[in-house]
Amino acid sequence: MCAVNTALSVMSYDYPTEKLSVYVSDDGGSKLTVFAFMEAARFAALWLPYCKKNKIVERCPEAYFRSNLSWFPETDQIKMMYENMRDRVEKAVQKGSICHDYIPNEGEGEAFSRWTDGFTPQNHPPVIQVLLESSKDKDNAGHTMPNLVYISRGKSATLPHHFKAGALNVLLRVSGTMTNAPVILTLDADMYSNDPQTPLRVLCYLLDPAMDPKLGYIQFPQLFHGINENDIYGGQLKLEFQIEASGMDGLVGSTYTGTGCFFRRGVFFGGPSKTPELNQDHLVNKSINSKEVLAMAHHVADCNFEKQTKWGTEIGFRYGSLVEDFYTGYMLHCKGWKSIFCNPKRPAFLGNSPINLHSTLNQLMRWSVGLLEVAFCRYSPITFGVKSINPLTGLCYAHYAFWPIWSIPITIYAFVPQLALLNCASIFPKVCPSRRSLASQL
Ligand SMILES: O=c1ccn([C@@H]2O[C@H](COP(=O)(O)OP(=O)(O)O[C@H]3O[C@H](CO)[C@@H](O)[C@H](O)[C@H]3O)[C@@H](O)[C@H]2O)c(=O)[nH]1
Ligand SMILES: [Mn+2]
Repeated sequence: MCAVNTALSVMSYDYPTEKLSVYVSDDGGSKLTVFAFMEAARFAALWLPYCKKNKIVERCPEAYFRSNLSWFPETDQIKMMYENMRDRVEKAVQKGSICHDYIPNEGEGEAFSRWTDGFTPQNHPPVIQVLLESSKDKDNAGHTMPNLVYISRGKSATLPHHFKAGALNVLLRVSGTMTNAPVILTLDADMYSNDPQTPLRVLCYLLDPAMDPKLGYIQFPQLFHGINENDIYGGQLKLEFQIEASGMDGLVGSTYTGTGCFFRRGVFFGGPSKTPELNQDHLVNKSINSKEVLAMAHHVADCNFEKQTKWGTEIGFRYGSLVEDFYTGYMLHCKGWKSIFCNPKRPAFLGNSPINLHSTLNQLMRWSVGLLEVAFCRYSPITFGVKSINPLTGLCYAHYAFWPIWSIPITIYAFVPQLALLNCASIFPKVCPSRRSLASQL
């Protein structure tokens, strides 16, 4: 349901819906996810006009119904519809299968036939399902709906999938064949839009003629909800996501932090693309549900597509680090692109952060390995970055990349005092009497 809320919150952006397309990537390759998004597509027909008519700012349904919501004549009905949808999805997840009564038409039922017997999350052909098509589907008030497309990229147990970077590159290619919009937002499934005006804010930067044409992306801070007010455990990661990002903004711009970031599509195509359909300027004028477009989309989402191409090295999101966001932003800066850190008063996005020790340790471990992969690769910020971007930004990137090394002095510092105490040893040099009197005088 978290991903459904993410999608609904951006589908209801204050932006012409015929120009808006939401692509959902499901690396788990589950029919339950398709089912959840079919339900979301139906609910969107009610939710979008409700939000727009009543000028609702909180457009993530879960957050809206949880808050002290403003009441309108149709609120109770919408709330009931939302809860019914949530129950159906949660029941299906609990049971692990979808009840036939929940599938209203044959077309939808047919989508599930792609899950054949040999289909596993690690080994399956690509599945792309258009759930809403802007040129055909209308909401309950008769307005156009945005496109909503489900994608589960092809996977093979014998080929590397490159984790999230691999998934993002498939999204980049499939959206290229279907709609090819010049601006792309990447948003994690555990975050949602908290401000429907965000795309307009971004366009102010991108369309400003006075702006540097090298502006490649606009990063919003990662802010989390559900953290106690004073954040006594530092769960907001304020230093990394807000303070340091503002500092780097004074140089060539903030790092890319994986979510809540709007890119110009062009930044991912540093070199000429091999497939003409993926050329960033190509205009798609066929229906996204047409045979040709779907065939091309399936082709570019196949696990064999990237063989012998520059995907992940020179084009698209970069492979080679578990922190693909940090590495991709860094390589874009090395190529000469600039970025902007935009931190509006009302948070543009809100997300979940790990709330127990196990998931925190898991995340820190993943980040540490990923950062060290960048620190010691051939494009290390300390050697390559300081030359390619500028010395100061290179050092900023080095500060992040070598950050896991802090674990060594911190571990020593955590144990030495106790060991010293147990062994009656002093960890500080003895102060001789003359110096002590000097110290006391000082
Ligand atoms: O093989 C994978 C692994 C992850 N994801 C997606 O990646 C997103 C982020 O994963 P999450 O588990 O939320 O990781 P976090 O540690 O919270 O993510 C932070 O760190 C990641 C690595 O640096 C960044 O990509 C994220 O944007 C950033 O929020 C999720 O939406 C996942 O669905 C994939 O699609 N495929
Ligand atoms: Mn996350």
